[in-house]
Amino acid sequence: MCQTQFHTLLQALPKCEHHLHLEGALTPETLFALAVKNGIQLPSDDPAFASPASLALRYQRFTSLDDFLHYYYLGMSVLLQPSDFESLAWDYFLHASKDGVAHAELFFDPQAHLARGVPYETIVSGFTKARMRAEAELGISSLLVCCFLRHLPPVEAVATFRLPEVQHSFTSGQVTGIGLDSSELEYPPELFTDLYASARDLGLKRTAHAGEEGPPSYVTTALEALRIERIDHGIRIAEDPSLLTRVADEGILLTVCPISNVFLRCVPSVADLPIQAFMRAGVRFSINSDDPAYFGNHFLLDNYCAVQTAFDLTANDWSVICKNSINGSWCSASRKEALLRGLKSVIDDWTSVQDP
Ligand SMILES: Nc1ncnc2[nH]cnc12
Ligand SMILES: [Zn+2]
Repeated sequence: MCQTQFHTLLQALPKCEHHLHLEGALTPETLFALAVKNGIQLPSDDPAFASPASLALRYQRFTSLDDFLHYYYLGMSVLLQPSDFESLAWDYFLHASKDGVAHAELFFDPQAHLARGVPYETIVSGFTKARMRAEAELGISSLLVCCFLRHLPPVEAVATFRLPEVQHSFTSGQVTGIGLDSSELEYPPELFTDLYASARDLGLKRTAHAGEEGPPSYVTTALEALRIERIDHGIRIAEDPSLLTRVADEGILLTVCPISNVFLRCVPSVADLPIQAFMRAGVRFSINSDDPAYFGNHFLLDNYCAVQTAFDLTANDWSVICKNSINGSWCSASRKEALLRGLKSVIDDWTSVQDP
């Protein structure tokens, strides 16, 4: 997918993933297997659900974010038991390990599971088991980020946030921060001002999807009304030079998802993403896979390779991208230092081989 030499470098870089929906790592094969195991009836009126292969084919022709979300919410209906959530996350970690991911900050959508009667503890205990195993066996550190669904009433987000078991997951440190996702255009960030004020009061990290399909003004209101620390996607800020400067000056990290943006028709190709405009303006960004099982099974390394192929970056560019990605992570200072040391050693080794 990218030049051989760079593939070796990109594989070796200690990568941080900040924008991965665990439910978006559910492959059609696992979806069908869990449907059988849990006795879940898949839609019989949609020919896409005839087989894992036909579902994978349907995923190749999403027409928009909302078209994808229709399948995403249907897909997650097969997740019921703690072991389902655990194996979903473990599958992700195996891909991540193969791709050289060192640290992952993982989204999940509790409201979509609570609505089906799945207890919050079922979700978090399953994910936590996989996270502990990934740390012990694969050396991957990770955090959980609880996302709220913007297509549901904001009062429901606040009510979910206030549930004792959700509060406990925050105060115990099992869950580090909150996010905002789902259908964007009709649901501007400021609808969730109260939710984000409560999260800030609790000392939680805060991010929100904005500027994926929605206009640059949604990024402005996410910054001002929600007082978020990161922006998920944010690609549309390139349409507003003053916002580009503001995001750069405030050191806000964008979690960019190149292959997702192509699959969901936000841009015609990866080459149409404003990566160079971001680099010129000093906007910090990380590269992420979003919902890899829905986007051609392209996990993190494929996204790095797609950016390399489209923009022909240098080793120095990658060093800057990875440094920003590490510094924009929500892990401990000591973990960041270890990741930065790892990055320096990969870049030094690579440079000495290229330029002995
Ligand atoms: N790309 C995306 N945008 C908004 N909500 C999502 N939920 C899962 N993936 C998403
Ligand atoms: Zn996302």
